[in-house]
Amino acid sequence: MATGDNDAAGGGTAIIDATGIVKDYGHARALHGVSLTVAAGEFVALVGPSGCGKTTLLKILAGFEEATAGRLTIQGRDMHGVPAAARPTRMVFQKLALFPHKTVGDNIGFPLKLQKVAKADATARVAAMADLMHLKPEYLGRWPAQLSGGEQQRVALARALVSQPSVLLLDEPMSALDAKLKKSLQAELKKLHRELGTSFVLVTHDLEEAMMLADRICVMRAGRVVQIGTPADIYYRPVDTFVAGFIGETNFLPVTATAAAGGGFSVTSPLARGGAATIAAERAAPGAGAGRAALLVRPETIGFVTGEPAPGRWVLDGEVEEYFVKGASTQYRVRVAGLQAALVMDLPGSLELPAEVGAKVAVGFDPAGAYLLPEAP
Ligand SMILES: Nc1ncnc2c1ncn2[C@@H]1O[C@H](COP(=O)(O)OP(=O)(O)OP(=O)(O)O)[C@@H](O)[C@H]1O
Repeated sequence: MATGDNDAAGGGTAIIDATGIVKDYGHARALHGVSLTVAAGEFVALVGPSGCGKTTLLKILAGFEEATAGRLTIQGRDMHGVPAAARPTRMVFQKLALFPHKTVGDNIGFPLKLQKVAKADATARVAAMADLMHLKPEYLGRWPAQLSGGEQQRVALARALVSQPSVLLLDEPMSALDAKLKKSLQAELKKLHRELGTSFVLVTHDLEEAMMLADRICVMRAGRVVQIGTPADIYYRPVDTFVAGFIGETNFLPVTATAAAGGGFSVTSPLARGGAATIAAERAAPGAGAGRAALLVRPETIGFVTGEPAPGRWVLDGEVEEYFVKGASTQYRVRVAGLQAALVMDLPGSLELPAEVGAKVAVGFDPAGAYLLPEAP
C-alpha cells in the first residue's frame, strides 16, 4: 500500500488514533504531522534512522510529551492534557527505570499501590504476572540488582503490564541485552502479546526484530512517516529506495522504464544482457513512472550463471569483490562496471564455495520478479 495508508490492520477498531502530530523542541521540529492508527490487540513497530522521531512519538502517545499540534485519541478519548498516569498506556524504557531500593515484588506491584488496589488482590496479581514473565517466586523478595539484565527487563515488563493497560509502549526494551537473551525475550514478547490481547507499540533499531514481531511496521524518516504496512508489504512492496534500503541490504539497478499495457512497464538496463523485460503493474511502486527508475533486486533472488542463462533472465558480468560465509547462507559482493555499489547476493550456504575473490563471474536474476521504484532522489 502507498504512503499514508494508515488504516488499522485487518480493519480492527482503532485504539490509538493519532492525526497530524507535530512536535517542536524550541525551534527544531521533530515531528512534521505524523498520523498513525493502532488497532485493538495490534503489534506495531516504529523504525527509522536515529533522530527520526520514534521516541518522541512514543512519548506523545504515553503522555510524557505534549504534541505541539495534531490530535490524539486513545480508546476514543481525546488525550489533550491527560497526564501519563491517567492514560490507558504504560511505557517500558530502554534504560530500566526499576526502583533500586524496592524489592522486585514491590517494583512490579507499584502501579497497583498507586491505584490503591487491596493488598491481597495486589499480591496475587504480582505473583501471577511474575509467573507469566517466568520470574521465579523467590525473586520477588530480592533487590533488582540481584537479578540478571534479562530478568530485570522482565520485571520492567511485568510492572508495565500488571495494571492491565490497553496499550503497552516499548522503547527499545531489548537493546541492552546480549543476542541470546534478546532472542528469548523476543519470543516471550510475541507470546505475551498473543495471550494478553494488549496493543503493543515497539520502537526498535533492529529491523529483524520489527519484521519478526510486528503486525505492521511504521517506517519513519526525518519526522515523517514514509510507509506503514505489514512486514511483507514493507519488504516486498516498499514505496521508495529509502524504505527498500532500510529494510535489509539490497540492490538497486538503474533502468529506463516505458509504460506498457495494463499499467505495467517495459524496462531496459544498459548494464544487463537479456533485452527489455516486462514489469507487471503490481510489481511497481505507486510512485514509479516512465523514465529513469530503479529496479529493486533482493540479494536472495540473484544467482551465479554458468552456461546459457534461462530465457527472460538478466545477466550482469562482474568480479567477486568479497564473500562472507554466514552458515545458513553465503553472501557474495560482486563488482559490476557501471554500478555504484557492489551487487549483493545471498546464496544458500554450502561447503564448497562457488567462486573465489577476484573471479570473473556472470550473475543473473529474473527481472519480472524484481520491483520497480522511483529513482532515488
Ligand atoms: N527533549 C528534547 N529537547 C530537544 N530536542 C529533542 C528532545 N528530544 C528529542 N529531541 C530531538 O528530536 C529529534 C527526534 O528525537 P527522537 O529521540 O524522537 O528520535 P529517535 O528516532 O527516537 O532516535 P533514536 O533512534 O536515536 O533513539 C532529534 O533530532 C532529537 O535531537
